[in-house]
Amino acid sequence: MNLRVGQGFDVHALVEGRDLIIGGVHIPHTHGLLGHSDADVLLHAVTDAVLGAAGLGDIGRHFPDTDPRYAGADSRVLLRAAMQKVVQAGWRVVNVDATVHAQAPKIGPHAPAMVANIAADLGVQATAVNVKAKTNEGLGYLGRKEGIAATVVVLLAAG
Ligand SMILES: Nc1ccn([C@@H]2O[C@H](COP(=O)(O)O)[C@@H](O)[C@H]2O)c(=O)n1
Ligand SMILES: C[C@@]1(CO)OP(=O)(O)OP(=O)(O)OC[C@H]1O
Repeated sequence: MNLRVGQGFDVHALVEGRDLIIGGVHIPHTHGLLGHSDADVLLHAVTDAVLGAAGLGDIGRHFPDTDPRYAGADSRVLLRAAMQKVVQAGWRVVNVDATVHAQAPKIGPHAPAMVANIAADLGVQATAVNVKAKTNEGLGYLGRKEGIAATVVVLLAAG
């Protein structure tokens, strides 16, 4: 079988006055993520992972943060557009495994909704997607709650 692995990483700053949207889920919180788009750190990492596995570059190449069309963009729309390019290139998703690196808030209760969103946008069953979370044990910029990061691996198969 023709297989390709991809990995994605993203980080956004936590600031007051922004909504917190992770994996397409609006999470009630004191702070939200800062970005040109809706700053959905998890979906950006998933987008980079699928684009990377297909050899199609990265999210910034396809959706530049200098383009006003993407100001405030729904990252689910960007992920679906990226996935269309991946499918056109002849690939389908086998599975996705993701980690959200957040000191707070708790991600676990929202993980099933994130899984459902990502699976729908990638065109796979929910069983093909896994979302985990870790604190940063209070260490560094993540531990100080200055930002939230996400890391993702994806496996693609031909056709
Ligand atoms: N933002 C987070 C962080 C962690 N979790 C859950 O807690 C478990 C323990 O995390 P540690 O960083 O202390 O190892 C982790 O396995 C997650 O289940 C979470 O839901 N949200
Ligand atoms: C999504 C895009 C485009 O609006 O902007 P941001 O929300 O700033 O996100 P980032 O992960 O920094 O880079 C990708 C950008 O091109």
